Amino acid sequence: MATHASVTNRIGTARCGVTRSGLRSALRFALDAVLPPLCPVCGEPLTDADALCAACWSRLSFIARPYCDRLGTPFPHDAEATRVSAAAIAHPPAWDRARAAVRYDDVSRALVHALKYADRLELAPMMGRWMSEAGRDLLADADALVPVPLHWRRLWARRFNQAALLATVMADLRGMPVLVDALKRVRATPQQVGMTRAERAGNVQSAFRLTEHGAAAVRGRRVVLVDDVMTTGATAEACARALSRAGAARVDVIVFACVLDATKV
Ligand SMILES: O=C(O)c1cc(=O)[nH]c(=O)n1[C@@H]1O[C@H](COP(=O)(O)O)[C@@H](O)[C@H]1O
Repeated sequence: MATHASVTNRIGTARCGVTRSGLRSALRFALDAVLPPLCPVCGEPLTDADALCAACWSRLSFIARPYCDRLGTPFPHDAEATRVSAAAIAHPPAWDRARAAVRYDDVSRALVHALKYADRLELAPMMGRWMSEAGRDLLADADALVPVPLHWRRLWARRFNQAALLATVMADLRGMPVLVDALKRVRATPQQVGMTRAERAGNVQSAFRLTEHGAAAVRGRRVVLVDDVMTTGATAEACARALSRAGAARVDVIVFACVLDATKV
């Protein structure tokens, strides 16, 4: 099993393409001694090696059984015997099973935004570990992980793909391959924030394609699609369709956070 340090080093390598993680770790150590890292949610100084303070951790809403096997959305307590929700039966998703570590709320939103907009890459091992736990049954019988890709222009601006970082953490923990370049975002879709459900679906329609080597790598294999957030499911739906068309034997989905009232999106 990979240590926290080795996972962090791999993230540094994945992000920069060259191994500068040793120097970065030394600088980070020196900087932490002078300026202790802050909790990404409340902004209070962190007193130990954790990436999140205990108070904010306790406010996270982890998703636990019983939940819909297809959508990963929790059931009310009295629905223990039901396996698939009415929503999944009415509108079956293009994927087989989905799991989310936490409910998307103020706390998880702060984590997601700190990771992808504020370069808090040290959050990825913690978030990826929770995803790996949430998706334990999916990962147990999967062959490879496939991150949702960014368009090359956004990747160039951000310098890393948060979904690829999270997939790399899970892959290290489970000893599985990550097919980083299997899927390609062929249209530069605007950010989804503020869009309605229909707009989101239109926004990502035909936006994803398998690369040539990606298509060969997923054919006949059971893959797990990885993303940071699922809101309406439009992105996961478009990616799952592309993967299935390319011949993937099964497509499951693991996200860090799931919006549970997407009717309001
Ligand atoms: O980058 C985005 O488009 C984005 C911005 C944002 O504020 N929140 C957000 O969830 N997203 C992305 O939108 C996708 C989830 O939205 P749905 O496609 O509606 O499920 C994921 O790929 C997110 O990374």
